Amino acid sequence: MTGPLEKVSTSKAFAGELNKYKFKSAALGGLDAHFNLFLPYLKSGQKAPLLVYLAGLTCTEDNGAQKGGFFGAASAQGIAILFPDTSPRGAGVPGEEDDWDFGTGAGFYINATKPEYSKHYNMYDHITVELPKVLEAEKLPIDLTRQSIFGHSMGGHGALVLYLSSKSKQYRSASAFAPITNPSKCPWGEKAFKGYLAGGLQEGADRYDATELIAKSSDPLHILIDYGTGDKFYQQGQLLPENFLKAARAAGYDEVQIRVRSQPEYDHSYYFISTFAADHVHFHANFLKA
Ligand SMILES: N[C@@H](CCC(=O)N[C@@H](CSC=O)C(=O)NCC(=O)O)C(=O)O
Repeated sequence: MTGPLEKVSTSKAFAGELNKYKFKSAALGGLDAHFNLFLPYLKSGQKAPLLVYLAGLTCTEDNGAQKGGFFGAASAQGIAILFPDTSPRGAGVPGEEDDWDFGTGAGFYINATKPEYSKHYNMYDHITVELPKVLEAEKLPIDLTRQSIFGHSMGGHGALVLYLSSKSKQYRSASAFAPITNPSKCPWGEKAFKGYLAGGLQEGADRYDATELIAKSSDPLHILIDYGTGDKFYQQGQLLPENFLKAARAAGYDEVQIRVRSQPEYDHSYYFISTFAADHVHFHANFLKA
């Protein structure tokens, strides 16, 4: 059972505050889960729409909050931002601490189906089901009927996949910085899908690959992607944005519904993310405040 929420810290930022919380997570097999929540100051009785930020490999709930540069635009727009962690912590699965791109810090936003991982590695349910319930139970001034999602790298993959696969159309829009867009065709994704999923690469391609999902989609969509041409992981073939764009155009999506921008010389870092941070918050504001 999900445990009570405990506030760990609070810091004023722009016209709002960033609160860090922890609780015992049922989705993550009873382990402690941490998250950060940025809440803009609101008028009495007002509720903020929610933008969920998913971070990349090796990150925690702190990377995006500390280095993303999202709070100025979010407070001006009256948007709350939720920063979950990137994996369970302390599951005790042999080998989970051995690699930086698998196990701890690399949950890939999927529900694991291999027996050794399936008790704890359920980041998909943690983000889409458990965290909204926790926010609702706490009676925070957030309007959960208005949610959008964005992320970076592994978190960009998570944002696209959660947006495209969520049955209840939970999110109004998705955006991503340097996302892994075709994980069943790149080394990071292949390692994750083979490692976490009983059905291996095929299960990953069917359920958690944005390029495969967009190819089958006919719903109206609102997606923005930025990647840098100086990004070493793009150059190494980990991100494959061209595959996603090709599949999107073949499925009939135009530039207005799905925009993929190649940004000259930017790398994979938070310097790149913070450069386009306000752009992404404003993109989501169009749908969250509609
Ligand atoms: N340790 C790795 C580099 C890890 C890295 O660059 N992680 C990125 C996300 S990569 C895709 O998901 C990141 O966000 N790092 C945290 C940060 O604050 O920059 C290596 O040795 O190359």
